[in-house]
Amino acid sequence: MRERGRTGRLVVMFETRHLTRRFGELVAVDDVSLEVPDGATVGFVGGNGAGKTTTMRMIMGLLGPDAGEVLWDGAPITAAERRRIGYMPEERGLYPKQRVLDQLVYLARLHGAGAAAARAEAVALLEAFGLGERTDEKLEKLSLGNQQRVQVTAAVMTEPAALILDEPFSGLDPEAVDSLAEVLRTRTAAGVPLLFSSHQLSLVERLCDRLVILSHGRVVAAGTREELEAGGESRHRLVMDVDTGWVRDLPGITVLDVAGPTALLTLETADARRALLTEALARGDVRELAEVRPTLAEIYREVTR
Ligand SMILES: Nc1ncnc2c1ncn2[C@@H]1O[C@H](COP(=O)(O)OP(=O)(O)OP(=O)(O)O)[C@@H](O)[C@H]1O
Repeated sequence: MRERGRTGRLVVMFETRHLTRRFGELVAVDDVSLEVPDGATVGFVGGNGAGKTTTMRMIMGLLGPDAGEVLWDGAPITAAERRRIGYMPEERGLYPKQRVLDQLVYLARLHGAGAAAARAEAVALLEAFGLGERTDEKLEKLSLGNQQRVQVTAAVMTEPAALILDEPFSGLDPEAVDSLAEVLRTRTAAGVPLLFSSHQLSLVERLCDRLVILSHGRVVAAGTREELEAGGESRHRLVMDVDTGWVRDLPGITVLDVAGPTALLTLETADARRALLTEALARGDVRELAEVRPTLAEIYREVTR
């Protein structure tokens, strides 16, 4: 393990290599290799049933792989290392009948925290999540979104060495999303690697340094946003003062969409760009001809189709 970061804490990286898991005939996770570097925020995305939860369960050792392995700082992960991971499972799993603060303190103490420190940390986090007034209520009395805030609090407490969160943002209102994003940022800034799954692509785009896109159990794209964009098609938008339907007749161009004066297209060669511009200038006023960044949703659709 390496020593890094201003806090001087030990920080590590985890990864999966060729993880595979079958359920009967179904290959739920198929040769998945992914890396979560120190301090990185990695978004794990994919449609329903793509295999995200199954992969996370294997990382946590709750499910055995049929093949492949989980490494922690380059060596097979141990049970002790897994215990240092802050994990938020899909099935959640706090006690509905126990009071919010009591159970957070109880869980923190299982992780070796002292009672007073655990209480102070839990109170501070609950306040950050807007639950400062609800600490003595039973969990089941809280709305689902507020229960979710407590679940997240449990995962991020007691200085986890890494965070693996299964859809931590689902069901949170925008304010809670911002509070959670801020808490997670403080953890990753201290070097803690974070892997979280989400269906909210705009959120993933906002928070993540890197992405892993899963489809039918396989990694179909992975890397930084820039790397994913580089692997995709370059798009251009043309905006004129006249109808742009004529772009369909130009060679070297694939038209993705035409809506009156606006056309979205891909240019196959540099010549095509010149030809497009010449033709456009001959036909009217060119208000814009610019390369456009694909949204994460577009990249996602492209690699999972
Ligand atoms: N214990 C199990 N027994 C049988 N099949 C399972 C089991 N757990 C998961 N599966 C199947 O494995 C596939 C992957 O499921 P998984 O829950 O990992 O996907 P996911 O990407 O987390 O989906 P979602 O976004 O819907 O939560 C699905 O087809 C699911 O039905």
